[in-house]
Amino acid sequence: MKTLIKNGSVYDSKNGLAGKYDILIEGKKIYAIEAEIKNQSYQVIDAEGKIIIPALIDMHTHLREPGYEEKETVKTGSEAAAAGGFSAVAAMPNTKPIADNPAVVEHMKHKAETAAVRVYPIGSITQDSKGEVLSEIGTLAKAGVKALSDDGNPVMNSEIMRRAMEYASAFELPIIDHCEDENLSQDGVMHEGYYSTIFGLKGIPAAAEEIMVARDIVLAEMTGIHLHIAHLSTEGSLNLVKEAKTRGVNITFEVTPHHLLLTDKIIEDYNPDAKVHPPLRSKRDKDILVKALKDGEIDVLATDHAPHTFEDKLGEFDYAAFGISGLETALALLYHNFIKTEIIDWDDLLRMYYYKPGEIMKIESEGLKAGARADLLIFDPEREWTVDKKKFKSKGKNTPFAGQKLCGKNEITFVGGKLVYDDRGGRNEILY
Ligand SMILES: NC(=O)N[C@@H](CC(=O)O)C(=O)O
Ligand SMILES: [Zn+2]
Ligand SMILES: [Zn+2]
Repeated sequence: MKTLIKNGSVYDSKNGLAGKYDILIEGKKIYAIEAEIKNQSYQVIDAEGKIIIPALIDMHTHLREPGYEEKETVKTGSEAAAAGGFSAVAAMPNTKPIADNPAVVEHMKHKAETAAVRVYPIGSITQDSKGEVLSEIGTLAKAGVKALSDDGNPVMNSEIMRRAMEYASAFELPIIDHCEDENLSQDGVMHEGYYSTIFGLKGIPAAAEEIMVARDIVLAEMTGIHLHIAHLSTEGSLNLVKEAKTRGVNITFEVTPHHLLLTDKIIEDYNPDAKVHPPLRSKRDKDILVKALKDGEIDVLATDHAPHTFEDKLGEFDYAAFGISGLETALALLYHNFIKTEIIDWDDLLRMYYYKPGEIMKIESEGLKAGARADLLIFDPEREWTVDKKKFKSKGKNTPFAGQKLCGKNEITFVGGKLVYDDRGGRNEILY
């Protein structure tokens, strides 16, 4: 069956698209994109007034399966991704057991076969992500991991990180680095600064992140690997990465929507849903990240979707789990705050949230063109809605954006030619 999407405003400058086009989908692929395609009894979707772009790729999600199915599963996480406008996500290895061996990776790949979006596994750098003994990186590479990371835990031992980089480079895998010096972060629960003092909470200094960014830049330079910094959150980290780039170090970094939008002040009501690693930083850090966004300096946007149960987040701020459930708010937050306000445009978004993640993980990301896989989203820029965690497909309802009024929402997601998410008229349906 062929589906014809008519009259949408299509953005994908890499494929020379900016303006009104009709898109014809046949099977898994885009069959044609033309100024006008006549309807020959195709199934028609009217996209008048809507935006059409390639569906996004989130290279930092936690799907929790196996082991923490009460927080999320590949099914629920992939449905959340489809609802959020993603066609693919990369799953971090901090499951139980940790994805430090091919069996766990194969399990993930098996689950992914029936998921709403494509799921790419990331293998752990060290066994059990303990930072002590390297995982069998060769066998993980063979099993098909797209990157290596001990995300959630830092690799504290520099010698181990050096060897990991050497192995990773032999298999051409990037290392995604959760930068945190545990001796500095200790049992901190929020950013260390004015507000941690006022609120009486233990702080995590910016230096805990920056020291590890600096160390791993040095090691990346020494080993020549591709280093990707996860959830970069401070001015100092940004400066270190920018300086390393000028020296030709093979380094990229990602920033999350929450670090671009929220600051440590929000902790004033002790909402555990705002507790996250790295912590929400100072206004200065946030403003500098937004400036980097505007100046085109950010390589990648990623959610760090970290779903937790209500119970994990219950109780005192000190004891709540770290993490924010982000897949279902990311695109709308970025549109509402940065595209609508003309800080970035749709092509900037695609660079950071589609092309670059595709390039880093070496996965299909051809964009919108005849013959390419039909992965696209239809976005309603006028639609006003309120973030309602009860409507999340994710099991993780832990969002600090609950109740926020936003303008603009993903309405339809196609993955491999299949309409997997349909929110026309607010139906919020997963179909696959
Ligand atoms: N970001 C978080 O606060 N939590 C992540 C781990 C991580 O990304 O470091 C998690 O797995 O819950
Ligand atoms: Zn992390
Ligand atoms: Zn993470």
